[in-house]
Amino acid sequence: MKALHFGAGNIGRGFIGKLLADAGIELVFADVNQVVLDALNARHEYPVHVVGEQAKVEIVKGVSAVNSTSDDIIALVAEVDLVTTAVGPQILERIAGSVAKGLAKRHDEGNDRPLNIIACENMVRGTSQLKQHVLKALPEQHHAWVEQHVGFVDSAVDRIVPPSEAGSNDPLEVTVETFSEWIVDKTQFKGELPAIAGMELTDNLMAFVERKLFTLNTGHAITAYLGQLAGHQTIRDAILDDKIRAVVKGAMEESGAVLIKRYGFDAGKHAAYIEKILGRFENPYLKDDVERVGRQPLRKLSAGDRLIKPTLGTLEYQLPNAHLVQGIAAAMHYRSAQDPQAQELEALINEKGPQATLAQVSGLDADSEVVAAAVSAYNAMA
Ligand SMILES: NC(=O)C1=CN([C@@H]2O[C@H](COP(=O)(O)OP(=O)(O)OC[C@H]3O[C@@H](n4cnc5c(N)ncnc54)[C@H](O)[C@@H]3O)[C@@H](O)[C@H]2O)C=CC1
Ligand SMILES: O=P(O)(O)OC[C@H]1O[C@](O)(CO)[C@@H](O)[C@@H]1O
Repeated sequence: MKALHFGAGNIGRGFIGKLLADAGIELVFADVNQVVLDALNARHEYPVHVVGEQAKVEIVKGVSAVNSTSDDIIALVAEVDLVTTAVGPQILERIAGSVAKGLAKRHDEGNDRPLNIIACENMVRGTSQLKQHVLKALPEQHHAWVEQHVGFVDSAVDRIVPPSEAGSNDPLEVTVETFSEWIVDKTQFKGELPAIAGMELTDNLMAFVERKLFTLNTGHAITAYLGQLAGHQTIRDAILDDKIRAVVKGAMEESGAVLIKRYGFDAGKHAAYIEKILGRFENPYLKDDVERVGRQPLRKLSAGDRLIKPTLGTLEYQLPNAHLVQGIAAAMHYRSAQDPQAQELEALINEKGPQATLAQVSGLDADSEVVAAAVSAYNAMA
């Protein structure tokens, strides 16, 4: 089996690429970072530091790399059995053009072997969104063939992989937590279901996607935003701050109440899931900056993402949301010199004020109670 993985970054090298290579799959990374590409092609292996009580270094072997903007991609998409991505939601549209060209070539060459494509991003049904971008770029005459031979498989991906410590000179080295979970929608595959250790198949993906995104990511983002406001540099320092922990836990519980209503999760098991996540945020072996976890606040404040979507759920089921609202307010205070979205958010607030900005970014009604509550929390935090 051969796979092409877009994005040789933290989750690409530290989780999905590692898991594929460990399963004996011939793996080619596609990226735009020339330093990483050159190092992968010079060494064909890299170290993954798995940190926890029993730390170990595992070497991922037999990998190579191509530039994602080169025509190599087209030939690879025409040839491989699996395409995966971990590039960030905003990049999916950019890679869709060459994926479409590769699919057209595959069709033209008569390669009817099933191909499955799995986006591993923090998004609800990210692969389905990638599919729309690909179909838009693909000439009509290939659409029916693609529907028949190409599986666009949605997934949920969970492993905390911050950038490696600044002390390391190795551009390939990556540090990961022990925990990992990759869940894919088995109803969307073409051909035989793959048996890859570490890839779990489900026919109930939405429950897993929302459980992960609206618990771990909701809590993580609020830890980051409140952490930055309180002057903490890392997620660990922030979550060890009792005041922040109470809001984060409260927000995960509020979001959890929505998930329990919607998906019928067992309340006791969900409470244990939240406790386990709080422990993962505290991980003493990972240095995870609040600035990484808070990155791209406009995306994180959008209607379908980790802050607003659970809040909309509380409104739907008439459940409490005071802690989620605190999280939304803290997100509006997020600042980062490295992050264009943080600057755009700040400029919007300066120009239009917090009420109109929140309504615009989140899609919430500017005159709603929830926006009023968030604005009042925002002003109190200032
Ligand atoms: N790091 C983590 O702990 C987790 C991240 N995720 C998700 O995984 C995705 C990737 O996140 P990270 O690995 O943290 O980011 P990252 O920034 O470390 O990696 C992204 C990689 O994509 C590459 N890239 C950018 N444009 C590209 C293009 N046009 N073609 C190919 N590669 C391109 C970048 O050079 C970089 O190597 C995001 O959607 C994130 O939300 C999900 C779960 C965990
Ligand atoms: O990768 P994003 O969507 O910017 O968000 C950062 C989040 O993703 C993760 O890196 C992995 O789920 C978390 O550590 C964090 O909640």
